[in-house]
Amino acid sequence: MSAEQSGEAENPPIRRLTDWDTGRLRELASEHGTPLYVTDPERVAENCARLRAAFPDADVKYAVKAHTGRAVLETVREAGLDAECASAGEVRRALDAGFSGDRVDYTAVNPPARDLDAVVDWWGDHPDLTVTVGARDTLDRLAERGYDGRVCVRVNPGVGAGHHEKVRTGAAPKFGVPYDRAADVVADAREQFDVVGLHAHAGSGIHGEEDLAAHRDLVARMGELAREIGDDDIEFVDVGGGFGVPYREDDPALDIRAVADATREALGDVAATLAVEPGRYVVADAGVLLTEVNTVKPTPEVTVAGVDAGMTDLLRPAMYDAYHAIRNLDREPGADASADTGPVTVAGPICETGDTFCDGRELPIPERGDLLAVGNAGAYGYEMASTYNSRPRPAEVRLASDVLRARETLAGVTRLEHGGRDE
Ligand SMILES: Cc1ncc(COP(=O)(O)O)c(C=O)c1O
Ligand SMILES: N[C@@H](CCCC[NH3+])C(=O)O
Repeated sequence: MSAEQSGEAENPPIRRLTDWDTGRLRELASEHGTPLYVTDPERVAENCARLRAAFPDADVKYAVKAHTGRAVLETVREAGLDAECASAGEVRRALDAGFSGDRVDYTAVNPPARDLDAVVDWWGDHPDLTVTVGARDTLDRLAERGYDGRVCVRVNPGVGAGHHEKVRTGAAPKFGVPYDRAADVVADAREQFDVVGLHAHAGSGIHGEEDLAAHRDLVARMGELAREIGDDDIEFVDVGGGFGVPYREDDPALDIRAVADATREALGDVAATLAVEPGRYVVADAGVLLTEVNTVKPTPEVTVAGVDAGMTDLLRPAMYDAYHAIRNLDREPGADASADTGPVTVAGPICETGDTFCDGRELPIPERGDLLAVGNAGAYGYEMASTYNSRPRPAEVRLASDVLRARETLAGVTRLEHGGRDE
């Protein structure tokens, strides 16, 4: 099948940083200033369409944590995905974005009392929402609050995968009930709740063969467990998300159809519906971060390009040593300016050595005022931003037009001090 016949020409599996329209990014930076997140909900819609085509019989849920912005949530809802939420706050955002209760799952990990109180309260108006529970204590705490609705049991499959040890949740004891106790927990839960599903998640950024093999192991284990507890007594078996995207310029894109086929095969014969809950795959390549070079410092080893975005805007390089593609929009091939290259360290304004977006990477030698674009910033970008060093959070705009999240001000950062409070 040619790329055109498969629809790949219109909806390629990855939008690379080089595919973004430089002129448009420049316009947005000069209109709104930097640092600036640019998000393209149209690309989110394409990613949802590709997932739905790959998993036509499955319940595809979007892991809201990857990008919680209203425009993204509305796009995902319209595209027919459900919402998997990691906190009461995410449940609220999903409901506010128009997801009906039957399309909302709350995955409760050591849930704070305030979260349980809020979700049980909203359950009154949305009796079809589902709470995913990873410990007997959470079942007890729900029952204490009068909840007797839909419950999904999260299992620790003992199999982890992902781009960094900090995101390989599958084998970490923190998550889910141990596999060999899961059937007992399901039996107990059935006495008080409507047990509608099983859940497990290997981790985030599943990309290479090893990760894919771990994902298949997890799925196979979940298929076995479903048959053990009665696969026609539950509605779904959720095998998590984690589908990776290529961060390096020459990384291949994941063949999502092949992953879907392998998932179905590993699950085996199960009457319940297969469910998946990707986040990154939906939003990563729908966002870039724009940042301006404000300092250029030659050193014997590298040229340091000091920029106005830092780990407070995009934490992933500092937290996971994550690689993000970087383009100097003022020194592209064909641009007037010189494009001599050399080892460049792109460093932010934060007082930590880890506050760099790359170290000694071969890039065009920048000049003060150059505009840099950082790729795959749509997933876990704005979401992990903080106000450390009293740095207000950046703005976010839609590629085509409006401001999605206004730039935070210093008054915003200090608003809760000295008697200030959120209503
Ligand atoms: C329970 C759960 N589901 C889904 C996801 C989404 O992962 P990803 O964004 O890698 O698809 C995560 C994050 O790792 C998670 O913890
Ligand atoms: N925040 C992680 C992935 C999500 C982990 C959530 N379980 C990242 O940026 O890669």
